[in-house]
Amino acid sequence: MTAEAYDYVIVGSGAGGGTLAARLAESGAKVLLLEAGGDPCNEPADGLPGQYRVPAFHARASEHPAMSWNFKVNHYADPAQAARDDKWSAGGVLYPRASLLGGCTAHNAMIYLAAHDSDWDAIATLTGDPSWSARRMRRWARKVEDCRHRPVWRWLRHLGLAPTGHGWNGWLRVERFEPQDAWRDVWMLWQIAVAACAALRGIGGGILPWLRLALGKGDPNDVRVAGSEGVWYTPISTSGHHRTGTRERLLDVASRHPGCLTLQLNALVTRVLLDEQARAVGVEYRQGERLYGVCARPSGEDGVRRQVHARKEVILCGGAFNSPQLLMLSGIGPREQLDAHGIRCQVELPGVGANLQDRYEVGLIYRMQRPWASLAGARFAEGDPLYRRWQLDGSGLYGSNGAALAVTRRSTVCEGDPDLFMMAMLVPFRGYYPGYAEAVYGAHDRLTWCVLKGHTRNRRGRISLASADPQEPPRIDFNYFDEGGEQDLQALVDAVQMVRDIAGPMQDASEELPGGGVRGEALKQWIRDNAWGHHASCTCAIGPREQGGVVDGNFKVHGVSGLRVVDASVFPRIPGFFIVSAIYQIAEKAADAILREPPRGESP
Ligand SMILES: Cc1cc2nc3c(=O)[nH]c(=O)nc-3n(C[C@H](O)[C@H](O)[C@H](O)COP(=O)(O)OP(=O)(O)OC[C@H]3O[C@@H](n4cnc5c(N)ncnc54)[C@H](O)[C@@H]3O)c2cc1C
Repeated sequence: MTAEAYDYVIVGSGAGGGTLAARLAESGAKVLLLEAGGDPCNEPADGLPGQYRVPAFHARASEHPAMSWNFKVNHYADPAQAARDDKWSAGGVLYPRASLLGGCTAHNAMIYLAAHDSDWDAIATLTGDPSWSARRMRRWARKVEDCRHRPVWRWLRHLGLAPTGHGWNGWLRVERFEPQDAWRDVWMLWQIAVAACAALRGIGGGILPWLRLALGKGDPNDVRVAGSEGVWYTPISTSGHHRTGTRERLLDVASRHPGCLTLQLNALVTRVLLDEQARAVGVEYRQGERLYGVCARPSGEDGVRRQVHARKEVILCGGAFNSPQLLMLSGIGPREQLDAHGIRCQVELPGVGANLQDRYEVGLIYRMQRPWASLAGARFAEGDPLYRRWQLDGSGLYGSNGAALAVTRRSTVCEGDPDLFMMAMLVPFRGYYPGYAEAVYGAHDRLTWCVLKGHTRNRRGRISLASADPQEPPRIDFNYFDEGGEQDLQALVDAVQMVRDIAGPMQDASEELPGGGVRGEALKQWIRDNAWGHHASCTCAIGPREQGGVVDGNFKVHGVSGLRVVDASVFPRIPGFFIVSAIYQIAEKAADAILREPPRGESP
């Protein structure tokens, strides 16, 4: 065990861990952040730093070998059904994750969309803790957000006018892309306007959707209109149209509070150290580059074994696949699984790894009658004309993540908030498979309507140990459509029809995927065969232990003291349409809960 002592040892620097570590260190605590990946983003090699910084290059970022953990996952238990997906190959379907300073915030598509109020209120009901209510959770959202896409309201706040609910002084800049160049592509703007009008007409309700659009100006996070059916732009976390996330936050705090925040990179944590009273006293880790088996370029080495002590707490923020794996490797989890791998069960907690959830996504791809003029010359690489434009002041299409328009709707089986998110992108995209970024950037005459099914009903997914070797990934089974499958399939069928209604009036947009003739049962089968997700969550869920919960409403792992989980895995149900803003929010809440904790030995 190293002689150095830290108050908190945090594992993982992504949306959860980065946010939490920065806030604790800013408050004067001594924090050690252990991150399995490095910080390759500023090294000018292999397309970096461009692939990291330029918003439009995010697909390349997600395949960059210096950043990628390429998990293979099972969508279905039935191998025949699994193999019907042409994204499937031996071992499963690619599920990209990032392993570097910043975690998945370093390669994601940066979309910053608030969760639904009902997501928070449900946790308040589950825990009986009103601090989880949507109204009270807004405080944490405001600590995160520095909203730059509502300039008028940004200014009016100085006069005490703040009806939009945005945060203006947080650490994460949120912008919308500046479409100056897009005005040159009148045809594209016309297509988008036609689609927006068709979408608004499809919502029904007469002029109501138009009024909401006028009031909220298309901002999906404006609390006056958020959570309704409508047509939106997609706010993204960029600073001056450069990607920003927990990496920037951590580097900033580490430079301002060098004695408080220590960033230990290339450190793969292998287990939590528990004493005989089931108290977390530290962690064991292996120091070395690319030690984990799903690294794009694994080193094949074992690394140097080290231990570090935590004076107060250990907090796991490894994400929905790795936090449950780490708990199980530490002897906390379902007894039969631990026994099967020869791991001594220290705390029996059957919920660890269960309840894995995700969205279902499908992509409808249209071939346009001509290439998008605004993409002329785009190679999606440093040095091309659009890159030079972006370099000047961040403007032009490279300042965007490619999303031109978003629509939210309720399906016919919706039980509350809108459950469908449909996003038009100026590139072809049909999910993740090795080399998918080349396909995304290779065609300039496609439009994809990417559909995300929110509030999916399936909780039958599971993470389980494949091996007791901490350098090997766990087994990941989503068991798509096993629970509530018919309803979720119907919702996706509704979404496909809605997209067809929206795209119908567009000029010469011909449906390439799935193809206009695919309807009824064939369409359902196509959805089964093609659906994917990328918001894995809920594998260490908040909730009572006897109901499968792993952590309590203060993120404390049941049955262990000094140990919390703060990342995508703690949600009991997958929130909203996009998850990262909700993770930032819970991490701010967790920091508050941790700092309020009375010193050891004192009762609250
Ligand atoms: C391609 C892609 C695009 C996405 N786009 C969006 C989007 O636009 N909007 C949105 O809301 N969401 C998006 N997401 C999802 C979102 O980014 C993630 O859900 C979110 O970042 C998860 O946060 P987290 O804190 O749970 O984990 P992560 O951000 O994954 O961070 C976990 C970190 O922990 C580290 N780690 C794991 N295990 C260990 C260990 N044993 N030892 C040390 N370190 C460890 C990892 O290296 C990683 O850095 C996207 C995801 C992908 C894959």
